[in-house]
Amino acid sequence: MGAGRRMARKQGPPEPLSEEHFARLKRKAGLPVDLPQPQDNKRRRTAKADVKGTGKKSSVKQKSQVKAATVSKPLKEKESKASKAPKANGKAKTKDVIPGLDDSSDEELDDEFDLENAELSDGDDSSVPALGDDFLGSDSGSSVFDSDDDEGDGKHVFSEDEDESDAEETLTAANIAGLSRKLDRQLAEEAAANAAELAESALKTNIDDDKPHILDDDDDESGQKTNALLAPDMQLLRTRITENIRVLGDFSNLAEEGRSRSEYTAQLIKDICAYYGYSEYLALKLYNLFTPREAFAFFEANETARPVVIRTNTLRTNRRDLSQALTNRGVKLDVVGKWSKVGLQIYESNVPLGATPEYLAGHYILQAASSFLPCIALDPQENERVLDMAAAPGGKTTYLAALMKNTGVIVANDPNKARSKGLIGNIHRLGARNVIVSNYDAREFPKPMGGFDRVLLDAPCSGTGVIAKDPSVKTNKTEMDFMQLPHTQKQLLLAAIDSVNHSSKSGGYVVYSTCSVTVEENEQVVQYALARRPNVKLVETGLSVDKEGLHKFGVEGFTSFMGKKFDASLKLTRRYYPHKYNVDGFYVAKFKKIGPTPAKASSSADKAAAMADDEPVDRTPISDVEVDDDSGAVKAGGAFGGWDEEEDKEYMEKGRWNAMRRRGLDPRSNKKAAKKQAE
Ligand SMILES: C[S@@+](CC[C@H](N)C(=O)[O-])C[C@H]1O[C@@H](n2cnc3c(N)ncnc32)[C@H](O)[C@@H]1O
Repeated sequence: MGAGRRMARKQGPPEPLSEEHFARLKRKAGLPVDLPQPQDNKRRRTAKADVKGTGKKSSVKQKSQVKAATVSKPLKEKESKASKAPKANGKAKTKDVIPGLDDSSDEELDDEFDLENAELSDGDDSSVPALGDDFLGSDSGSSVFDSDDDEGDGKHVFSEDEDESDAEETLTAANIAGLSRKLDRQLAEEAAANAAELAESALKTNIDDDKPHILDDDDDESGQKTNALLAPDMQLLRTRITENIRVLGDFSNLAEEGRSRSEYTAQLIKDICAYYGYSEYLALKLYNLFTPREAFAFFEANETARPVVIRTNTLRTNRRDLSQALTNRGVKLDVVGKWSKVGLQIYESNVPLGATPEYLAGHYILQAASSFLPCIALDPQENERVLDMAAAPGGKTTYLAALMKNTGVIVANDPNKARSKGLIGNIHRLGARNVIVSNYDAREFPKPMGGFDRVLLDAPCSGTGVIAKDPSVKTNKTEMDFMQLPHTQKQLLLAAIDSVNHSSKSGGYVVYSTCSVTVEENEQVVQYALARRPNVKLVETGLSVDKEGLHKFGVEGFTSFMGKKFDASLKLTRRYYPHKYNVDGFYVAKFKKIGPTPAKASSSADKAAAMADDEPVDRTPISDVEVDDDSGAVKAGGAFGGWDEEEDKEYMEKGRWNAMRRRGLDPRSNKKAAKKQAE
């Protein structure tokens, strides 16, 4: 890692691409480059001036005013101040660094999404050099974004956590600075200034003549065809996106006569695809989650990396000692936020964070901040039995072990053996001694084991919350993925619920999480589980920014979405967005199991329904199968020789009864179905 590397930048307003970037794109496209002169931040310019000399017709009306980046200057000042924040003597100031942790700062952020202002300032990411290789290499097989895994099940395995290889990947992302109280104050001042400016621009746009011209004229077909063949003018696109969002935000005043909202939206989606590189399918899906303005902030946030965060491993050290040790090595850091007692955000480091003596000694793990959330929500207690259903590479497993102070038992399961190597590596390095690793397809639970006090299902997902980490998601997720993934997630969630002991004295909880923001993978999955398992209810996740739990952290889950109605309790689930909290996009839901799973609910019919559109799987128990060597025919009873029903009846009944109870099922509720299920 190069000296003085800046590693984190506060997620403020959407950051524009640099002029140099546009110039490069223009050169590539064989268009004349017209680098703008240095300008006053407040100066306004017309869209026509931007395309002067390109010979291209601007689809943005000449009179439309595009304000220069009033946000960027104060932001840069903040950044440079923030990067100096940790003191040279190594005593990191303990300040919150994730914005938006309280309502007031949310509003500030909202104000910061100043579309017009976001247009012309310089981004500086490119100035930050990439991390060099550290000793760990990346052959552990535990790369977090291994959507190319050999195993089919490993296709969607997004994790926001860091294992060894992923650590490097995150560190290459350049961010600077975090939040400080001083910055908060500046932010508030700036938000007020922006609000005033917005009001001023809103006033201006009330003038009839100021309606931006965004949609192509009907008689402009030839022009459209020619433009489609040219490389897109990025600056023009951006201007049109921001202008379009302004129109959609005040449609009655700003839309051109005779034009519909859907025409503007269709143009916006097209432009978003061209500008950010999304497939139209995904762009629309993500766009629909937000207001146009917030969608823009979301797409922008996906263009910048989230801050590098490490989690203190309290099995080996404490946060104060760790920050001291790292500060002595020249690492500039700060606490992550009031909601975490173990997170540290790294601003700058002269040493490879994946190879410090502290790292090797297991004092910390590189782990995305949002990845802490499901563990905090699960809240495992000492001496409990906990199942981590999809555990590799183990960021959450090892956090659970630390929360349980290495007591009780954690079954860390993951069917992907390559990823399990990373899981086992992390378990050893971090000194988690209460963990057993298994490799089941978790849909099989509770068959192999059940009766857990708590279950964490950090489900395989599409990764739409971590696009900043893996931009390939922008184009490689298809409609099929958003059908198959939720299907698997539903099956896994039912298995998670059935694996919990409802009468656990200390627990009886299930936490479901994904690093995706789509409704199909989150609210719809939870809604399905509520419908199929009346013996569970949603409860508060317990994620708040203060000890008293007064200020909730995260946006409420949807209770309705695009015509679909969900249970009102879905608002207890939490959504986390990169543009709002500067963390990876994430979703967390917490269930309490309030009664045994009715045998009917987990009957073969239920399973068959869930499996209906699954690929065919041979579910014949291996021990029951014997193949005739000569004919190849399968013989009933198999090599084991079958059971002597009469003799074993009593033992089998007893075993079945105990097995049902261990799985959290009521053997009395429906003996026949229960019997069938136990088989
Ligand atoms: C989001 S990652 C888990 C990250 C992990 N919880 C952590 O914190 O490090 C999802 C995991 O689900 C696993 N997976 C995929 N299909 C599965 C299945 N049917 N049963 C259990 N795990 C599965 C993948 O191998 C992948 O490791």
